[in-house]
Amino acid sequence: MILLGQDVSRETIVRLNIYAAVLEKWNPKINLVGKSTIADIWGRHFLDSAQIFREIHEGAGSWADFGSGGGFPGLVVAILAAEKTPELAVTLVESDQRKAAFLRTVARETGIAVQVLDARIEALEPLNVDVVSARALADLTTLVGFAARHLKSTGTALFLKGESWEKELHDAQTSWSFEVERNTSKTDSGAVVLKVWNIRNV
Ligand SMILES: C[S@@+](CC[C@H](N)C(=O)[O-])C[C@H]1O[C@@H](n2cnc3c(N)ncnc32)[C@H](O)[C@@H]1O
Repeated sequence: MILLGQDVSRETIVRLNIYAAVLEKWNPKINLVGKSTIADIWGRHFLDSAQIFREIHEGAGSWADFGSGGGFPGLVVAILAAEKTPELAVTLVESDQRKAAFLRTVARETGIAVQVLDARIEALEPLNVDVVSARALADLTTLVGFAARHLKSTGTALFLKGESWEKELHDAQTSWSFEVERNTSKTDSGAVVLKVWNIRNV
């Protein structure tokens, strides 16, 4: 099956179907995603998350997703990585214990090896990873600060951002110096995937 231009195996589709079923079961209790989006888990969440997996650079060995919530984008990345780049180690950081328990449950039921850290990002020792990602977590200035602390010097951050991205980018550039590439989201024409690297204090 083709998932956003990527040919994925039947096993990956089976894993995503298990993920969708567990999400639907847990969502009324712990509000992992907006109720109105649950009918379109594939478009609003799986495809939105899968688009950033294509941005991974060759040789990347470690990826940390911040504020994963229901697992977006990090757990979808981990499921794709299990098939495409099994050497990639994925860490999900989620401070809410119940959401972290959900993430571990999906990982166990799909047979995916991910590390789930139920901690606040600010409290972690530097993770020193090749890639960080986040969706709907914080303003870009804060996210670039998290990336600066947890990325290797050669690393890349991938942030899914909504319509306020231009103002957020302008604001972030007053506190940080970095390279940036903007790509229109494949699932929402008003949103972007921001690729950020070479981060330094201004
Ligand atoms: C709005 S939700 C977004 C969840 C997911 N990334 C998505 O797009 O569906 C933000 C999540 O980040 C978590 N979070 C917020 N601040 C955090 C922090 N400082 N450290 C770790 N997790 C945090 C919250 O518990 C919540 O699950």
